[in-house]
Amino acid sequence: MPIKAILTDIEGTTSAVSFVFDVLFPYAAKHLPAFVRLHAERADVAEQLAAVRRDGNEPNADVERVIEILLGWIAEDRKATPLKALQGMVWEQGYQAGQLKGHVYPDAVDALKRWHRDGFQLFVYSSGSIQAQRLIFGCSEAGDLTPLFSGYFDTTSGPKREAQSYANISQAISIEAGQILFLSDIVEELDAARTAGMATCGLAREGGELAGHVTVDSFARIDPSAF
Ligand SMILES: CSCCC(=O)C(=O)COP(=O)(O)O
Ligand SMILES: [Mg+2]
Repeated sequence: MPIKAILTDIEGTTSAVSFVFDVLFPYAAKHLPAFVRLHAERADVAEQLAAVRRDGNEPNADVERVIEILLGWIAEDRKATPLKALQGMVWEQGYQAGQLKGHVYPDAVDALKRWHRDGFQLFVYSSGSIQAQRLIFGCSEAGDLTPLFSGYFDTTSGPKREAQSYANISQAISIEAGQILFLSDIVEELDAARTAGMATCGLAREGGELAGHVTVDSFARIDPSAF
């Protein structure tokens, strides 16, 4: 079945792990406490704080305790949906203030532009919230890349290591799984996408192999029509 769409991960795939770990996560850890204290009553923030209390099994946690839980989750890189939603809100302030610029590898920028020109539909699937995805591509060092993408998916479609999440995405975009090429640096994500019927390509930016999957070190080496 010919590939019609490309679904890509962000961290370690289009963008450097170091940008997420050394820039984005520390920015969130620094600014999240003040953001939460200031906006705790705002409906979209209050909804996420309630979800933290629920997921953290601390229904009576006050705002300071919720902040402590969130900082712990950042430190352990927990892919918790309410944390990701709040990080997106905090990063928005950083991008708007010009303190953050999204990192996207130049080879990824070139390939995404070429594939878009060639008629492939491009989608993102990341543990980062959809807001955070739009920001990293919209305020990237290479300019606004959002016109290249037809849609964004986050953990509200399901965890990235579960096959059902990829089936959900295939259904949402009305493209058969076999016509979607999924790109990621994490073998468990590639395995899950394959179980759902997608074609897969691993990204190992430092070299090496993602067991059982075609693996490349750059988007320049990916030819979607070869899958
Ligand atoms: C959307 S940029 C922030 C990335 C992030 O928070 C994250 O957890 C990365 O997850 P990914 O699924 O892109 O590896
Ligand atoms: Mg990744």
